[in-house]
Amino acid sequence: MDHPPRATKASVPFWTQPPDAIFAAVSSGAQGLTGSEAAARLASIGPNTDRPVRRLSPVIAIGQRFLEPLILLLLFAAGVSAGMGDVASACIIAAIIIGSIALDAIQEGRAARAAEALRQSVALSAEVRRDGKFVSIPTAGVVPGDVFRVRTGDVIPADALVLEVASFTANEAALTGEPYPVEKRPGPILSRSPADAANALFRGAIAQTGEATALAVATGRKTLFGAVASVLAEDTAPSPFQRDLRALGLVVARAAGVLSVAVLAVNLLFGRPLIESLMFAVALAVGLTPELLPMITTVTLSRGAVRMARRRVIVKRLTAIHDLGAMTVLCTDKTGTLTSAEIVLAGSLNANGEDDPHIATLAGRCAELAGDRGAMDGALATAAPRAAEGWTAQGRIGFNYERRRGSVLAAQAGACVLICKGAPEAILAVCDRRRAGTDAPVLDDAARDAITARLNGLAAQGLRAIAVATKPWATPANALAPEDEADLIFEGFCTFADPPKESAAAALKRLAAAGVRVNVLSGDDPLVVARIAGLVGLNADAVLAGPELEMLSDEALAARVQGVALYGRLTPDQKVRVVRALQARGETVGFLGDGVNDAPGIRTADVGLSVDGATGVARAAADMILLAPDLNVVADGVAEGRRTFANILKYVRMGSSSNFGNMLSMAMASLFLPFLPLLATQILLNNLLYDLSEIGIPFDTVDPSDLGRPQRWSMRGIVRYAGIMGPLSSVFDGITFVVLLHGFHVAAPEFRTAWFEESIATQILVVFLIRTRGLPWRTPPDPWLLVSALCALGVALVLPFTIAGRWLAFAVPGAGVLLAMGGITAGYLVAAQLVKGMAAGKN
Ligand SMILES: Nc1ncnc2c1ncn2[C@@H]1O[C@H](COP(=O)(O)OP(=O)(O)OP(=O)(O)O)[C@@H](O)[C@H]1O
Ligand SMILES: [Mg+2]
Repeated sequence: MDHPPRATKASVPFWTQPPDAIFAAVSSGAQGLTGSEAAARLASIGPNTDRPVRRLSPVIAIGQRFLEPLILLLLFAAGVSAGMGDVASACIIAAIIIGSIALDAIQEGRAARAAEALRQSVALSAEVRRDGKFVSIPTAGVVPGDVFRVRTGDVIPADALVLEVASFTANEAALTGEPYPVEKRPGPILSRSPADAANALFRGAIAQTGEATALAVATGRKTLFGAVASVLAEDTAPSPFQRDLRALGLVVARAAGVLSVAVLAVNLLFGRPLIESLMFAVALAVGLTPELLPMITTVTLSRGAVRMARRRVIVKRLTAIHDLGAMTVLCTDKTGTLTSAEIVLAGSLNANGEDDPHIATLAGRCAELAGDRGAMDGALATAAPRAAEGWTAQGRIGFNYERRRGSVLAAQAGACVLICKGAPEAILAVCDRRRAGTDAPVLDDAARDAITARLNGLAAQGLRAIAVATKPWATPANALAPEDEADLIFEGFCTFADPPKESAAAALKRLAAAGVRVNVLSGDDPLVVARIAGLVGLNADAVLAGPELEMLSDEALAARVQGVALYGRLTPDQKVRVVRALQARGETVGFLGDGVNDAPGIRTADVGLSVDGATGVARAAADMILLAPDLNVVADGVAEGRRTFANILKYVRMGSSSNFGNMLSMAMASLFLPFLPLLATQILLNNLLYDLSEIGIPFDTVDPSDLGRPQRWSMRGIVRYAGIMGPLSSVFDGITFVVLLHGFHVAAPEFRTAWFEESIATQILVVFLIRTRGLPWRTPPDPWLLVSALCALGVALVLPFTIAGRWLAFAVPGAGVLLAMGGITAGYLVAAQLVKGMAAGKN
């Protein structure tokens, strides 16, 4: 039977065991699993994820809602009504409960499913051998016993035993703390320390160079390091925006609770009937709590995600939509965004600067034997396809972005040579001679200066360069160490053309117009960066280079970043420092990149962006994936993000001001009215209709001015808004009370009906003012919003005149009363229009 892993006993690390024992333990072989075996294992062991995925059945999801405190309170109220013989009230309360829950469930469920499907579409994938063939599957589907293959830039999907390698190194820095890429190869290991486990791969590490095939031994939470520190760790910390919304919800809910209790006390003090007062207090608590707010934001964000997908932006973390809209600085990598990334070899120059194809051959041999798979390596492989024929690698030091160079010990027919390639200054730093035919004279200062001058000339033309150096290797194959990269012979350069994309300049203009500054954070030569940036219209006056940046303290850097838009020769860590410095200046920072060297920056930024074809690490770190590597897509995404956020803001503004206003009004009413201002059922109905009226908001259009600059969440802004708009609505409620009681001398049922109408009309109609900064008719609302708002209003207005109205204890108000209510509503709307600008502030 198929009951595999628990591959190893915890006390015996798998890498110390013989391969056969491991194959037996995971009941698999070098051929991997069949599709059906894998499916069975997946079902019994669970997905290769860190948290068990809980997919609630709709029944349970709805069931859970019934357990929310407010709903429980309402159910209790319905029970009390029924017990008292007031069957009508009980039925109405029940209907309202069911209505609200259904509305919630349907909206939330559909939107969340759509957003989740999109997220899945960009999930990390792994190449596993199933039924004898390598296929690409979502990483979550990898099971113990699978044989998988990883290449440069991939995230390792499971703890695994190495079966085969081609120049493979892995970056385990986040897991073991080992800063250099570690070489992996099959073979026995005795040490129990994972840091020495050269025959094992660990989930969450990064494939740095080459290619490896390995047998998955443990997946998901059974892995050694889990995802804690690795790129797989999901960012579950709430964004400031979510945190504030939750805090806001809590504050309002508490205030509503306190108010309800106070109102109950007052009512009882005034000798009003107990049950009715109790029900009123409960309904008040329900009505005043912005219980829909969390749901609404998720729904709006999910809808936003769906719309962004149409613009080729796939959202992995929903709240990043807000962060994208709030972004003030976009940091981007150069290659692939500003340039096309279709890099071709432009020249092959020897140490004297003469054309010499041998340099490209050396570089190509080094790339091939080292397992480098970068864009420039691809160009070398195309230009010198047979460079490594007949050569084998006796040792290697994997390329990494801190050192910017990598080496192989290349052997042919017993003779050995060390070949080192990398960024020119990184290579020149370890050269002391230069190639001149068969000689290797000393690399003196004059020669260095000449080489540097040549290099600068190439860079000024926008040509990227890598340098190649060699060293004869006499002692056969003792292990190669970083110290061996010394006393090298400088061989020459390979240059690459990587011209800017045609669309880049226009896209940069769009971003600038939208209030987003673009900074280029590159590992490339500052001169190349300046040249490309100049071509696409960025300010190319100043480039801050990595070595100079290294000298600056965090504070000094924070002062510098304001005036600099271009960075060259940055290491991955320095990219992170620049992001942090910008954040310290109060900027909301986006980071767009595709390489292993961009992943830390992507992770640190407020909104991390990557592209579809990027390395696994970069994609894993990103909050959003662009389906096309184009800054225009970013600009589209920014607009969509701002629109989504503006619509959420409409809800929050509507909700917070109307709830706050209603609280004041209810407090006032309880103190000064001789009867309950509304019956419990009427409050609940009011609440339900109001919620219904807002259904169209996620679809709504947005003021151009809201799209034209970064939109950032501000809790203070919300409090200010509620603090002005809330009391304003209470003033008009107060006028309503006075007019009804002292002008028309109405009785309780008619009073309640009239106030119900006034209250719902003001609450619903004000959305048409809140949704825009200027005059409401200047930017017409989306038809959906118009329909949802007017339908809800229509129902509310007609209800008292129907049979249902009698059930709800409404009375038909007189024409004079109706006219007065209409007048008060109109007055309120005019007043709201006049003060809304002040309430919104600059924000
Ligand atoms: N495969 C490689 N072989 C040799 N040198 C390399 C290789 N990849 C990168 N380098 C060197 O390291 C430097 C930094 O790498 P790279 O330019 O890819 O960084 P980056 O920040 O991604 O740059 P970009 O902004 O152009 O994408 C390069 O300019 C080059 O000199
Ligand atoms: Mg890059």
